[in-house]
Amino acid sequence: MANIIGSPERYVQGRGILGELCKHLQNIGKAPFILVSESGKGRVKEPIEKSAKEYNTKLSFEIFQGECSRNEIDRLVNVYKESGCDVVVGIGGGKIHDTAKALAYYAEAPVVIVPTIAGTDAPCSALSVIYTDDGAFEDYLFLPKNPNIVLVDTEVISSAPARLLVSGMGDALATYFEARACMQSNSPNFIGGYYTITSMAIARLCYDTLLANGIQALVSAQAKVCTKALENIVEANTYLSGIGFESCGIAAAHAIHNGFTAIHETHQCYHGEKVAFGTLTQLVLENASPEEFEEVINFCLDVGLPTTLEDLGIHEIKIDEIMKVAELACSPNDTMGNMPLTLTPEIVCDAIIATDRLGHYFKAKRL
Ligand SMILES: NC(=O)c1ccc[n+]([C@@H]2O[C@H](COP(=O)([O-])OP(=O)(O)OC[C@H]3O[C@@H](n4cnc5c(N)ncnc54)[C@H](O)[C@@H]3O)[C@@H](O)[C@H]2O)c1
Ligand SMILES: [Zn+2]
Repeated sequence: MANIIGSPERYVQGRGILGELCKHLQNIGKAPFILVSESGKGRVKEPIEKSAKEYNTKLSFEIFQGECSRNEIDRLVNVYKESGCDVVVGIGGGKIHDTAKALAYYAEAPVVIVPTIAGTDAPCSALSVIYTDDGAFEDYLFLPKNPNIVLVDTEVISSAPARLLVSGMGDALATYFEARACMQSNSPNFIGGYYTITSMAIARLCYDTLLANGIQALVSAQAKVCTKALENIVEANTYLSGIGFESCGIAAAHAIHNGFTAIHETHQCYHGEKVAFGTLTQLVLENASPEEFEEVINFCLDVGLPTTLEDLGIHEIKIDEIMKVAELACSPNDTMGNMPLTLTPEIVCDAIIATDRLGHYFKAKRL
């Protein structure tokens, strides 16, 4: 199997860059089909309309119905085909990114992704996560190509809720550790190959950027101001984590996240929040050095990522429920098998409980 790195054709990031959307569209389409939520439309309409005027571009807005489901994708393919548009533009959070990528694939159109939060590493990947209309995970849709352009306006993101930026940091926190596990176990990445030294360096840079800029980015987001630290975290959450996970692969942290989705109490948590706890559990499974574990858990505590089961909404720990999480995490179609260790649900269950205790221990040390 070859070493393969995937990436969007172009990644554009900057303050106020939304006002240049139509300039960046010039080479790929003249009539954008803009998929956006009702509230998102209110946030982005003005700069986009200004840019459309400047570049003589006809805009068509379509309101996203809320879930990246087969029904929603089919509905959008029909609307797109009737619209006379020639490029899909998805503006919003991870669910809109995934829907826009799937729509573009079925409609055989180019696609531009415009995140308005840096809450996941979904924008850059050649992957859509498909759900039922009710929001239950259905399957992964692997796409033949990454988006043509990912365009990120850091001013828009700095005025979004800080918790979503922190959640993005949780998703990005897993990237290096899961990449390292895949490298050690010789597991394939998402694009049918193995890591390259570039993708591994990107994964490491992702982690180093979180440590260097995470706290400053959090306070910037709380103050709704755009600083260099916040811009670096936006790039880490969106680009470094996106290339890192897709081109290196994922392992225990995301498998444990997927297990937690079966526990109703955790539904109040965002994707990256659960992934952060999964990362700590992965380190427990690996028996990582005390220095490394402390560095990661202190980062979580500094920025407010979950370190205990209580933080995930589980107030009463029931061993049979944690065992259910562990069993799901170890299912053959998930990525626990990418760990360089032989793991059983019993071992994973114990590691989750141990992570929770360590979370309490490190929290108590701060009092
Ligand atoms: N395809 C991939 O590679 C990949 C990777 C990671 C996650 N995912 C998927 O991403 C999805 C989760 O994404 P998410 O956490 O972004 O959820 P989401 O798309 O539901 O967005 C979260 C919330 O943020 C709101 N929002 C967006 N921009 C905002 C702004 N500027 N200000 C205020 N609110 C704003 C949205 O309206 C929504 O309520 C899941 O479906 C997950 O499976 C996909
Ligand atoms: Zn993730």
